[in-house]
Amino acid sequence: MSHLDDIPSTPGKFKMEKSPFIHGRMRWHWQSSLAKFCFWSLIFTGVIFIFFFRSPSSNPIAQDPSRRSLRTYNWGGPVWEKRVRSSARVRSHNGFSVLVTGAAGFVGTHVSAALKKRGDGVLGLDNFNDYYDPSLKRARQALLERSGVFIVEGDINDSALLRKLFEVVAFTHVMHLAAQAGVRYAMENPGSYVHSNIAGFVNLLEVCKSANPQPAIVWASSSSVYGLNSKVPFSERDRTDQPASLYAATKKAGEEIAHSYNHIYGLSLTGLRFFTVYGPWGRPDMAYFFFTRDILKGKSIPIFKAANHGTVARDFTYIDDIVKGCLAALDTAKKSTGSGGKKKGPAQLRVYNLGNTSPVPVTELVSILERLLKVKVKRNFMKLPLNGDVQFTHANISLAQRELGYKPTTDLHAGLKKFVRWYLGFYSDGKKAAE
Ligand SMILES: O=C(O)[C@H]1O[C@H](OP(=O)(O)OP(=O)(O)OC[C@H]2O[C@@H](n3ccc(=O)[nH]c3=O)[C@H](O)[C@@H]2O)[C@H](O)[C@@H](O)[C@@H]1O
Repeated sequence: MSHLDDIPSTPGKFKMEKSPFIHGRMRWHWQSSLAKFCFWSLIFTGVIFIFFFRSPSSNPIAQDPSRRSLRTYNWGGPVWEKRVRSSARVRSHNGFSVLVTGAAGFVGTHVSAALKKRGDGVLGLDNFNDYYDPSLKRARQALLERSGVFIVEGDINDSALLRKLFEVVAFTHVMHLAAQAGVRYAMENPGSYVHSNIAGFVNLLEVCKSANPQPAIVWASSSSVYGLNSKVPFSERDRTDQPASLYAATKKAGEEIAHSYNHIYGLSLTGLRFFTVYGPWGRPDMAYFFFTRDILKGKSIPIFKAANHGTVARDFTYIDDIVKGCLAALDTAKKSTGSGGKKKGPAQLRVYNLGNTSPVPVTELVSILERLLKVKVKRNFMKLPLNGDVQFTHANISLAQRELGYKPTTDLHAGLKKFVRWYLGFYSDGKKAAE
């Protein structure tokens, strides 16, 4: 009940009127004050309403995108709890119960679907922010819903929500994929990287360390942590103390934060350094995705070239290979050793490269798309901007091969073929168009 419900609609009906102690004149004065109070309360409430809900430009959360996930979400109640429980219910012998953060994201959707398919219980969590077209996230959500995965709408910074989820379900694992992604956007909106990749991660770890039992956590780091490292291929033993972007710095910070929570609380933690993941249901902010959109629109394609005409290349890794790596990391994760916020013994702490181990120049990426889309591309070569991009990535995957049995099998041509088929199907009906 709102506090407005306590105020009678007609001041004359107010009980105090019957009091023998109130003189008529005083009563009139009191009633008129009450009427004024009601009047100004209504005006005030109206102004507040317009300020916060009707005018996007004056809403501080809408104005500051780093805080957009602080909007309130509806969660809780018996029906909601039932959906949470049912989605997280394990349906196979010795299956896991996994909380997947960022489940409406690109990698999150694929990993959730794969876990569900093999009988694990999966509960998604996502804040559905508008970093890129939220309707694509909604479409992924609909896809997961059809396979029985419920995505709770909420933010990893919401401790009350996270605690509630752990109260309802004793998750054995957390697959933490919620993050502010994208290398170049960090110069536009640095706060969103700190909010999601640092504050949000710490908040999640705080709840995990206090949970009983503590889950094992596998989470998404990034190839960008290698930054200015020039030793190739990048090995987990190489230095990662020269990030070239704030995005990379927040992912590197995540790795250090993981170390401290492992050390203090006995949380089992595995960081996966993804190398430029691509494929169907991908992210529209990534080059292969918006190149496809723009080639089809006949726009020219900006291709970055390094100084001295050096090649810019990426170790593009297909989503299905990444999913296999994620599942293998969950399968080989040892249990956390702490309970109730106290460490009981040393716990597992791992970091793996998940790449394709065959870098491809961006010029070649464009040529493959040109052939697949059958559209002549207008190329616009430009200098690699100083916005966090590195010239080259190349994963050494021998550690993941040895310990996770990770073995990528899809080359860029085969993977892009699948992506283009999906893209043309998804955006074919004329109603949806990639923005
Ligand atoms: O693997 C990683 O660590 C990172 O991979 C990608 O980052 P990036 O490799 O920069 O992927 P894209 O933004 O898709 O760029 C791919 C390549 O295209 C180039 N590019 C990008 C944009 C453009 O307009 N022109 C252009 O030539 C970039 O320099 C880069 O070499 C993701 O966006 C990050 O979230 C992720 O962490």
